[in-house]
Order: sequence, then C-alpha cells, then structure tokens
Amino acid sequence: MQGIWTTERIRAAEDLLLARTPDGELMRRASFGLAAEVAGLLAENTGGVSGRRVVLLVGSGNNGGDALWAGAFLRRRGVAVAAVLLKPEKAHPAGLAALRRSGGRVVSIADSPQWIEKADVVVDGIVGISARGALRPEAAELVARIEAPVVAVDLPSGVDPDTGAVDGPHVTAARTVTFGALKPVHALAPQECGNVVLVEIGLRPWLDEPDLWRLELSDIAAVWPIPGPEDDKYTQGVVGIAAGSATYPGAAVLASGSAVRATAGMVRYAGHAADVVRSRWPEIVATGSVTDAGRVQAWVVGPGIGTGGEGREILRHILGQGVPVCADADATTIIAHTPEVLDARDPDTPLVLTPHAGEYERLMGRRPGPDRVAAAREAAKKYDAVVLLKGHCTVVAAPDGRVAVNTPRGSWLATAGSGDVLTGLIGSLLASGLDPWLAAAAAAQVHSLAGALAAEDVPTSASGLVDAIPAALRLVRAIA
Ligand SMILES: NC(=O)C1=CN([C@@H]2O[C@H](COP(=O)(O)OP(=O)(O)OC[C@H]3O[C@@H](n4cnc5c(N)ncnc54)[C@H](O)[C@@H]3O)[C@@H](O)[C@H]2O)[C@@H](O)CC1
Ligand SMILES: Nc1ncnc2c1ncn2[C@@H]1O[C@H](COP(=O)(O)OP(=O)(O)O)[C@@H](O)[C@H]1O
Ligand SMILES: [K+]
Repeated sequence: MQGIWTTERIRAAEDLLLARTPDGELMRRASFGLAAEVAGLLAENTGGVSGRRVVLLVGSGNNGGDALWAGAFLRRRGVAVAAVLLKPEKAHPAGLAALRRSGGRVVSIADSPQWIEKADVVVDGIVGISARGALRPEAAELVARIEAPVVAVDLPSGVDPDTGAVDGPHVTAARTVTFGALKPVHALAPQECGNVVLVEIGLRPWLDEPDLWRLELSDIAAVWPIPGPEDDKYTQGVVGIAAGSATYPGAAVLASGSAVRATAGMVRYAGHAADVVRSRWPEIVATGSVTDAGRVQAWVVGPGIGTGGEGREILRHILGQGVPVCADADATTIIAHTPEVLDARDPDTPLVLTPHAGEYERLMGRRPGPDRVAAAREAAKKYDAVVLLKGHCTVVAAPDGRVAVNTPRGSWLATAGSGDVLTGLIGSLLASGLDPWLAAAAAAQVHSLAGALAAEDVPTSASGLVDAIPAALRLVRAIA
C-alpha cells in the first residue's frame, strides 16, 4: 500500500529532517530530481535537452526555490532558462543566486508572455504545500498564457494540497514532481497533477502511520480470494444479492453477474427478477424472496429494490442476518429516510455504504463538499460503517479512521449501472471474509481497472464492465 500524508504531517517530518541535514541539502536533493524530470520531459517532447527553452514561474516560498535551483541544474545541460519572479523581493535568495551564476536569466512579468509562449516546458514553482486557495490574479494571468506542458513542483499551484479541491484558476500539469512522500492532492486531483513522480529526499523515516492509503495491485492480489485444494463452493463464502424488481431487472443482472465473475464459490439471488437473473446467469441459485434465500456469508442489498415498504422490509431482514452487508443505492436512501431500520443490525456485523454525492446528502443532510476525505470519515463514524464515497476519485473510509483513495483510470465508470457492478464486487469480497474496508477499497480498484480494460479508449457499458472483470483480475494477479 502506498502511504499518503497531509501537509501538516509532512511539514513536521521535514522539520525533523531539516534539523539533521546541512543547510540547503534537502532543496538540493529535491531540485536535482526535479531538473532530471524536466530534462526527461524535454527529451520526450522535443527529442533533446540542450538548446531547449524552459520558463520557471517562481513564487515567494521554497517551492519557487526548488524551481530556481532546478533551473540552475538545467543550465548545466545547455537549457535556456528564464525565470519569472512573481514577487522579486521575496524570491528564494540562494536559488536566485544559483540561477544567475549558471547564466539563467530573470525576466519581468511585463516581458514574460513572449517567453512563456515560446517555452518548450514551463515549471510551476508558484506555490507548494503552503498554498491556500486558487491562484492569485497575477499568477493566474501568467498561467492562462501557457501552452507548453507544465512540470509542477511538488503540486499544481492553485489546487488544495490536502483536499485536491479546485475552486478557481490553477495549474494543470503534465507531470508533478513531489518530494519525500505523496500528499493528498496527488491521489485526489489526478486530472490536475498528470503523472506523479516521487523524488526521495530521506523523509520517510520521519513519517509514521500515513493519513491515507492507496492500494497497489499487489495488495489486491494478496487478498483476492482464490480457491485452494481444500475449498468447495461453500467454503469460499456465498454471497446473496437482493436487488432489482420485475420491472427493473437490470440492477439484479449486473450486481449478480459481477459477483459471479469476482470470485469462485456461489452466488444466491433473492427478488422479483429471479427468472431474468437465472436465464442470464444459470450458475446462480435464485429465489423470489430474501426469506427463503438460504445461507450466505454476506449480503448485497439495494440496487433497484425501491424505497417503499417492501424495500424497507427486505433491508431490515438482511440487516438482521448477522452477516456483513453492502447496502447500496435504494438501501442507502431507505437508511437515510428511516434510520431506525439500522436497529435490526447486529452492531458487530460489518456494514458497507456506497453513496454517491446525492445519496451522501440524504444520509448526512449536506453535500460532501470539497474535503471528500473528511466527508467520508464523518459518515463512517456516524453510521459505524465503511463508507465508500463515489465520484471521480472514490474515497473509502472505515469507522476507525482508515481511508483509502482510488485514483481513477479515466472516467469510463460514469455509465448507468456501473454502481451495481461495484456492489457485486464488494459483496463477493465481504462473503470471503475480507476486512470490509479492504474489501471496498480493493473492489473500487478492480472496478476502475475493469472500466479501463473494457473501454480501451472508447466508451463502454456496465455489461462491458462485468465482462472485463476476469481480465482485470488476471492483470492484478500477473503483477503480484
Ligand atoms: N521544507 C523542506 O524541507 C522542503 C521544502 N521543499 C519545497 O518547499 C515547498 C514549501 O515551501 P514554503 O513553505 O516556503 O511555501 P510555498 O512555496 O508553498 O508557498 C509560500 C508562499 O506562497 C504564497 N501563496 C500561498 N497561496 C498562494 C496562492 N493561492 N497563489 C499565489 N501565492 C500563494 C504565500 O504568500 C507564501 O508566501 C514545498 O512545496 C516544496 O516545493 C522542498 O525544497 C523539499 C524540502
Ligand atoms: N467521472 C467519473 N470518473 C470515474 N468514476 C466515476 C465517474 N463518475 C462515476 N464514477 C464511478 O461510477 C460508479 C457509478 O455508480 P452509481 O452512481 O451508483 O451509478 P449507477 O446507479 O448507474 O450504477 C461509481 O463507482 C463511481 O465512483
Ligand atoms: K507548484
């Protein structure tokens, strides 16, 4: 698992490391790595490094210092470097001196447009982890002129370092070069960061438990249930699906199909779409009602069950079964409107809720807002449940405070029925006995991987996602 630390924690660790390192050493390490990445991008885009033009946008803090030092390193490789100082009187003195010594030039803001327009790469050293809010007007005006690819120093300026939120002018980078450790912006604002490159500066030993996690494919491979010689169809965990209706059988077909594809073992279906489910997935044991569904090790409940009395009774019955439950879609709305259904739940049985922003609002009485990690954590605490907050980046919070972020592979999952597929994946993992937070986080990753594989750069569908689950799992297992 990759750890991600908030800027407060990063700064505290940096202080400890700074106190034990010669003056300027950390910035030298950071900017040397930065310069190498800029040179790499120049070579990729223009076929060379020497003689290429790089413009540095330099703010008033150490982020600008990194950019200036990187400019000095790039001069050694024959790059023409021009620095635009947003606050000349506050530019990092040692960095500025180094750039000047190396033959880099400083251009005024008034002269900067012609330089920016001719640049092969622009380096964004406007602001780093001390940033607050969108770009200020002067910086925003310069950024609006950029046509060349941007390498962001530490993070794209104007994007909130701790939430990834954007609420005004900001930089959109082709590559972000960060130092020492990943920060939340790198997982939560993939669109703005571009490719994220981590340069080691020796910070890791000074950081303890991360604030957020990102699962790697090897983590998923390590926990995804694969049958062993002693297994039979029951021992791997049977998942029950309570979804769909006679009028709307689609949700039932998708959630059930996803569960069939996710793990071996057995899937039971209970509901009004039994005939349709059976005809699409003959391996599923389907009945008309949850009361005669047979034993399962986890339930998925909600997609397409409706939010009326019948849906409520289905949910109440399932919550009382003493097995882990993934409550999705209509089940979320039922819980929001009649929270007393949760009285049926044995407090020790795991519950996973999977709201999108609208369902979150019903559950919590307000939109998730810009800090989606905090929003998911609060809901997890309130409902004593794992909360998977859907969106471009999916955030998975456990009641004990653990949070995983799934950085998407495009936006292919924004297709009708895609949530039903995710639910089926989560249910299968819950039935296998996996920790519910890990189950939800692993399912979210496999979901987006299946989306990317199904799409292959053209739009796909929820059925396409179901069909791509085996390929996604093959890839996960190949990497392990
Ligand atoms: N502390 C360390 O040990 C290291 C720090 N490094 C760099 O230092 C950076 C942090 O430096 P600082 O703490 O000096 O602060 P920053 O460089 O992040 O920003 C400080 C200045 O930016 C201005 N600012 C804030 N929000 C702005 C906005 N929205 N638009 C325009 N300007 C804005 C503020 O007036 C403030 O003076 C890191 O991001 C990283 O790039 C690296 O050199 C690695 C080592
Ligand atoms: N723009 C997007 N980028 C990446 N993933 C997205 C995007 N929009 C939606 N998703 C994902 O697609 C799924 C949609 O689920 P949901 O809203 O329940 O849809 P449905 O009810 O149609 O099944 C969620 O997993 C969500 O995170
Ligand atoms: K920056």
